[in-house]
Amino acid sequence: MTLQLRVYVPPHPLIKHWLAVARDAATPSVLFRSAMTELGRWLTYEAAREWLPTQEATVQTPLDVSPATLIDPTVPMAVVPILRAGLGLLEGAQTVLPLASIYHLGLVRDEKTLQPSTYLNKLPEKFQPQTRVLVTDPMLATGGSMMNAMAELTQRGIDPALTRIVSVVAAPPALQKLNDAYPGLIVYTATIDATVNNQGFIIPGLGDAGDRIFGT
Ligand SMILES: O=P(O)(O)OC[C@H]1O[C@H](OP(=O)(O)OP(=O)(O)O)[C@H](O)[C@@H]1O
Ligand SMILES: O=c1cc[nH]c(=O)[nH]1
Ligand SMILES: [Mg+2]
Repeated sequence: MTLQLRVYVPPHPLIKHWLAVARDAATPSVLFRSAMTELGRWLTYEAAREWLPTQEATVQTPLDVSPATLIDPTVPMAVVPILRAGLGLLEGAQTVLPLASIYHLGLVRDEKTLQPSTYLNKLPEKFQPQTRVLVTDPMLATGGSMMNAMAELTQRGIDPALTRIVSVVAAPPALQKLNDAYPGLIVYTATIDATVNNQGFIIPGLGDAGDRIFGT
């Protein structure tokens, strides 16, 4: 069996609604931030399915003993927001994963070459091998930034099969690169858009996510 990148676009009305709000050029920053928070929340909820480690137990109810399934607290969980725009998804992701450790990674693309460079890296030197990692970045355009993030994670011991990417708008060039390099990886996104233009913007997309979140 050859592994392939799996890309899930959950058919959920809340995800569709907040994507439409985020796409609208007339949406002001304050509402755009709410849209990102909600998308972070619901896409993380979807991504947590079959990813959060659980353990079986029994609990004493007021009336009897019942079998129970609990989140396994011994498996480390990490969220890696790709600054700046990935911060927009973080608050919603944290409501679903309140105990996850947050490791910030600051990347910015050169406007001309579209090559990303790192200006902040709070990743630990080594992750424990079983660590579940959720990477947040609303835009997967040329894929340069996410490929950079995945290289930083895997060289620190992260297993791509235990990693989930949460994005909002994913474009074919990014998905192709991730598929070629990390075939076991799973992406959750609100939409897959048609193309990336010569300036590196996703079409139709939602514009510059970082600028719209922070009003710059
Ligand atoms: O797939 P790529 O072609 O690498 O593009 C995607 C990246 O571009 C944007 O970041 P940007 O460099 O604009 O930084 P920002 O988040 O601070 O605005 C976006 O938030 C992604 O990180
Ligand atoms: O369309 C795009 C592409 C990359 N980054 C953005 O913020 N928007
Ligand atoms: Mg930007």
